[in-house]
Amino acid sequence: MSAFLRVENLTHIYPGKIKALESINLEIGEGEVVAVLGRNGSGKTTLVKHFNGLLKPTKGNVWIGDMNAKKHSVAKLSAKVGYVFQNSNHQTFLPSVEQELRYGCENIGLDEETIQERVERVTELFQLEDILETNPFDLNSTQRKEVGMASILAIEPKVIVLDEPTTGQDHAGSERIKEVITMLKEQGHIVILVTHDMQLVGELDCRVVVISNGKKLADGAAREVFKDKAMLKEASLEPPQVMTLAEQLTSFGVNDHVLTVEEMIKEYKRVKKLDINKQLQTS
Ligand SMILES: Nc1ncnc2c1ncn2[C@@H]1O[C@H](COP(=O)(O)OP(=O)(O)OP(=O)(O)O)[C@@H](O)[C@H]1O
Repeated sequence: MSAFLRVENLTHIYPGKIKALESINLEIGEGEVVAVLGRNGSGKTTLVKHFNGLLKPTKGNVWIGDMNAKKHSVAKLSAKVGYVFQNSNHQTFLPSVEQELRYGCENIGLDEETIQERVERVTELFQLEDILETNPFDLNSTQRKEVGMASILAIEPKVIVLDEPTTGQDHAGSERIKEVITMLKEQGHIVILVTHDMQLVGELDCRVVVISNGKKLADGAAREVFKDKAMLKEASLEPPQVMTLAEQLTSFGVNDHVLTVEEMIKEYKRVKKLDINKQLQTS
């Protein structure tokens, strides 16, 4: 069976002959979390905007299930692909949180009972009970981002694109976003992140796609891709700091297959134990 999201030879040229993407091929299956990485202006946003039809290919095709994104409107595609903008102000425009949460569901023509069920579910998920009557513009940036995300999740799209989800989030907000991404993965959704947050990518331990000058430079598990120093340099990317730390400590017996702080602590304890055992044997 072919992957749910397929990008075939995608090229995008903006007016003024700006070639933002060149011959990109990509297949993403159900339950995959994929981080799209690259320096500013590399083409990440241009790529993901093709997934819900915000941009149409200059050449090539994007398939969402059996729908060719070129041939369908954003309204039609939004039932399958939800796009959570980096700046929540671009997404929230109604006078109350509850109206925001209902909006997408109403747009795709769901009946009242289903709308209420879904609004309740996302309200609980993001703990929005106390702010349902509040105007989104009176919320802090963490809450506003969560409302933006909740309103998209209420539509229950198969694919969810998160543009810089942790930017402007406090610690609790970032943790909740990570939990929600993990939950969505378990439910079989496809989550696509555009991000510069390498710690998040490390903690999600996900697949990464690296874009540089509109071309796909790498595609694979974060743990493997982040070891390719020449590629990272070409893309102007740095791996998660903890990975660099582990690499610097390999001469002390630390395994450089570390991606998160938790893994680093485990590795430290393992090396320390080995060291103590060695001391005991020689004493
Ligand atoms: N509407 C537009 N018209 C013309 N050129 C554009 C337009 N949008 C983006 N570009 C150009 O296309 C290229 C890719 O831009 P894009 O926004 O996709 O990059 P990005 O990797 O998402 O960058 P960032 O990390 O800064 O968001 C850049 O050269 C950019 O200047």
